[in-house]
Amino acid sequence: MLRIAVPNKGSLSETAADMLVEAGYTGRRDPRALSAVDPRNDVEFFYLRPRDIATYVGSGALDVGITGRDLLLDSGSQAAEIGTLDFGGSTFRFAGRPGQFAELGDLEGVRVATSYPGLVGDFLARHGVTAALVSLDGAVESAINLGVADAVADVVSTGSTLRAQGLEIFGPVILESTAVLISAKQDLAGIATLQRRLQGVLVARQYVLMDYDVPVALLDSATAITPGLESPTISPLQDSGWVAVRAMVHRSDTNHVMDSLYDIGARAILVSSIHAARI
Ligand SMILES: Nc1ncnc2c1ncn2[C@@H]1O[C@H](COP(=O)(O)OP(=O)(O)OP(=O)(O)O)[C@@H](O)[C@H]1O
Ligand SMILES: O=P(O)(O)OC[C@H]1O[C@H](OP(=O)(O)OP(=O)(O)O)[C@H](O)[C@@H]1O
Ligand SMILES: [Mg+2]
Repeated sequence: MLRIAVPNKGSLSETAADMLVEAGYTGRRDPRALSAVDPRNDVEFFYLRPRDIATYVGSGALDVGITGRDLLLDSGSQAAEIGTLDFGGSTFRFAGRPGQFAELGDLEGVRVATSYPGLVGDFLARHGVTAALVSLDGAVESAINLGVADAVADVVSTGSTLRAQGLEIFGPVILESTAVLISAKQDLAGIATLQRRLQGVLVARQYVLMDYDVPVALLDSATAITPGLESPTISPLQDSGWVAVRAMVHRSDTNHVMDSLYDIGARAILVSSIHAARI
């Protein structure tokens, strides 16, 4: 039975649980349960703090897990990233009082507050900067105004928390993070199935199916607009001067693609959602 670690709280938990349900797994019924068995899929889920998931998976106690790339790197765990999941995106940055810091080197000898001391310590060491890390559990942006640090290093999403504290980003991007699938085991049968299923959920979320009719003479121009993932499906119509085309299109491009197809002479352009996919 594949043992899967899932975030039980925080920014990643809801989307991770939704994706697993979309991928055909039965989640926990009791929202406070710490684990749940899904016998039909031969998996057991363990609901853990996202910060701890890398530790459990890295030790081999659990086979695979969903967590943030920043949390994985911060933990120093042996687990490796085996896929990205296209949610929980964030950027990890330094910030300070406006005008006080311009570049990374300005952090030499100052106090830097963070709740990711492993990640930030490695980054500073790699760049030859020695700073005094102040390790906090959260609400790191308060550390400067409360006088326990000179700069902070934290997750930035919209930037509104930093702005509210009157702080400004400076220096290089420490990390671009996203939710990832992690494991320390290779070739475990169930992992490939889980990966394919999650990949299918991502495809179903990211793509739509587009169907349209086009005169045969315009087929090449039309398929250049909708090349599909591998190649579009072309079907004959009763009127031999026309064909029907079906192709997958990136959801965010839907209306532009429909406009372009209509402009070159395609008609009866229909768009449908993909319920599930195995690519
Ligand atoms: N706006 C955000 N705030 C915090 N974390 C975010 C945000 N957007 C994405 N993330 C990602 O979520 C993960 C952090 O999740 P985690 O549950 O540890 O913290 P949290 O969302 O801050 O929850 P809490 O503060 O309640 O513990 C990281 O991988 C981080 O990059
Ligand atoms: O750029 P923003 O959109 O403002 O988001 C980033 C903020 O959100 C997170 O805090 P969270 O609410 O999780 O509190 P925490 O600091 O206690 O973890 C993160 O630690 C930043 O403080
Ligand atoms: Mg937080």
